[in-house]
Amino acid sequence: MLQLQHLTLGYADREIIHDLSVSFKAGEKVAILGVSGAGKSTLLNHIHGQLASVSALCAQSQGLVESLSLYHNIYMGALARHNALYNIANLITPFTSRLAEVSALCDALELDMPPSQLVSRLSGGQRQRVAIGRALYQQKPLFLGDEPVSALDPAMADRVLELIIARHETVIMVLHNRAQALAHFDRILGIADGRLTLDSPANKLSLAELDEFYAQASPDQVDVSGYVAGDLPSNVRGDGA
Ligand SMILES: Nc1ncnc2c1ncn2[C@@H]1O[C@H](COP(=O)(O)OP(=O)(O)OP(=O)(O)O)[C@@H](O)[C@H]1O
Repeated sequence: MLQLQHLTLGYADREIIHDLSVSFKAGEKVAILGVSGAGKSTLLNHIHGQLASVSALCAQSQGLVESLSLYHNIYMGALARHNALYNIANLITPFTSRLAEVSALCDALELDMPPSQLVSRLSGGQRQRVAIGRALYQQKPLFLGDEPVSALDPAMADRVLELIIARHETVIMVLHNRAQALAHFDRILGIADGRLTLDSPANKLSLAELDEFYAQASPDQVDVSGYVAGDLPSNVRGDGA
């Protein structure tokens, strides 16, 4: 599907991704892990640029329109499937069939409010699900996600990840939660300082090995993602212990 050879990416005169080679096959479910600033989003955006016509990108920035409803924000995923006149008419008065499709998507994403609700009134986790809904509504074979479930509680994040994976042939997703990566994905890539330092089937990795990957990538940082509460080191438990 995509082969990247000796890829170098950066901004202005600063190189972020260094001589990175990796390939992706159709059908894979790939999680990309790495400490903050490692270059994951830079790589994901490049992949989107290469595969724009077949992919739906759910970016960290979301790009939702605050003054529009949940319905209209999700419908934007389908703008390219219809002509301008149709889209304008639907903006003014939603078509029943499109409203039914978006409502079903909202149900699947556990967005239990009317589709007419303004996005400006939604919580962080609700906004993330609207952004995911817009990407799902594009109905593309490849889902590219940049921490799309980071604001959801763990159980809901698991259900939403299952939904995303069930509706796409291929998924490439940046995540910080190692447990979610192991549970839902079949291949895990690790990026450290702009280099690919881990590329393994998920079933060959343990949570402890992923913790070690994070520790090596940034020995000075303590990242709690992937730990269960009782496992947290005392210095990050936040209970004064
Ligand atoms: N538009 C930009 N212009 C200049 N530098 C940028 C830009 N976007 C990102 N960077 C820099 O590139 C580096 C990698 O950023 P990137 O967003 O790819 O990291 P990341 O691994 O996705 O981080 P995080 O987990 O925090 O989202 C960072 O040092 C960041 O400051």
